[in-house]
Amino acid sequence: MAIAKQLNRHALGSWRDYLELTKPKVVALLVLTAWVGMMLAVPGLPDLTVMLLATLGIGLLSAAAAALNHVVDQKIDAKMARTHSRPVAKGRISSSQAIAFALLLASSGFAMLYLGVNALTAWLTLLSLFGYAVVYTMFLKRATPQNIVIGGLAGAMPPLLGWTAVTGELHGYALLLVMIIFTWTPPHFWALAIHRRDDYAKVNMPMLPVTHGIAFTKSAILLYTIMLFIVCLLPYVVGMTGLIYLLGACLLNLRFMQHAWRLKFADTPGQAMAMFRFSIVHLMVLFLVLLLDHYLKIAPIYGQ
Ligand code: HEM
Ligand SMILES: CC(C)=CCC/C(C)=C/CC/C(C)=C/COP(=O)(O)OP(=O)(O)O
Repeated sequence: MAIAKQLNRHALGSWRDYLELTKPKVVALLVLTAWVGMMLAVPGLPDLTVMLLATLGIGLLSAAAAALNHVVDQKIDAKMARTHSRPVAKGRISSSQAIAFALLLASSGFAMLYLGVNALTAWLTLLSLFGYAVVYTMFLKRATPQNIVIGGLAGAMPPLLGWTAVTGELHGYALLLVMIIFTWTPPHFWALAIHRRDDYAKVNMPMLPVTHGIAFTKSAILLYTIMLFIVCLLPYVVGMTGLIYLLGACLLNLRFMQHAWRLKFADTPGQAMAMFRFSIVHLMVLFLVLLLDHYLKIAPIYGQ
């Protein structure tokens, strides 16, 4: 019995490896941004069944996209220090097992969205999967240092997906939330890419610090944090959010810009990774503040 279990584990890989394939922490943050999209779309609480199915559907399709990324990137993952022990790169899960797993997640996620939420959300979420797993991972990532800028659109989609799940239609407010994540992605990723520059150079990935150097990347990061600050003001300017959001967004973005400033003008060995770690806190807290603002809304000072 014990031997059979052991063999089975070897043949199929362990549940931990399958969990790792789904990039669970990234998916958790993606789902949080989708929830905020759902809750901001209507004044009270959205229908709980729709919320549950949309959360599962968006989460499952994102997880499937992440698993496909592991398959496509297995050769470069095996060579980079940060990723060399990933399940497919190490051979603990075969490509066909990972693809079968991704197809299972994707088809069940799509079915939940299509049958239980609405067709618009189902197709847009599938398009995001395609954008990340195919357009970004297979082509853009290997083609241009603008890879993550363009590819970032797929990861920025969840608030819009949440919004359409609840309302069945697109809305300018949801696009503002997409713009926030879209502008946040370059400083998020390039801070890490500065730290991992040599890894990316080794596998010939044209990431910005490899193609344009570290000094140029630091300037780009600083400019993006300034743009992000401006984009984060838009929800307040158009009357979508109130003063709680304005205050939270200003504090978070000032801190993010301080990280970028330090990275550019007063760099220390741990600064790039400190900025990368803060980027995750920044986005998570920003979206929680959007929620708080929505439910305790203090009207914009100039009224609506
Ligand atoms: C094209 C867009 C993006 C790129 C290239 C990118 C890149 C990365 C990379 C390379 C890591 C791995 C860091 C490591 O292994 O130490 C990472 C971590 C992370 N990313 Fe992104 N990211 C993108 C978009 C996003 C989006 C849209 C979100 C969420 C809304 C997100 C959330 C996270 C989180 C939570 C982590 C930490 C994961 C962990 O600690 O295991 N990322 N990102
Ligand atoms: C359906 C939907 C919303 C899809 C979006 C899916 C998704 C997982 C987006 C996050 C983007 C991300 C983690 C990029 C890193 O890829 P990388 O290959 O540059 O990083 P790696 O080297 O760590 O794999």
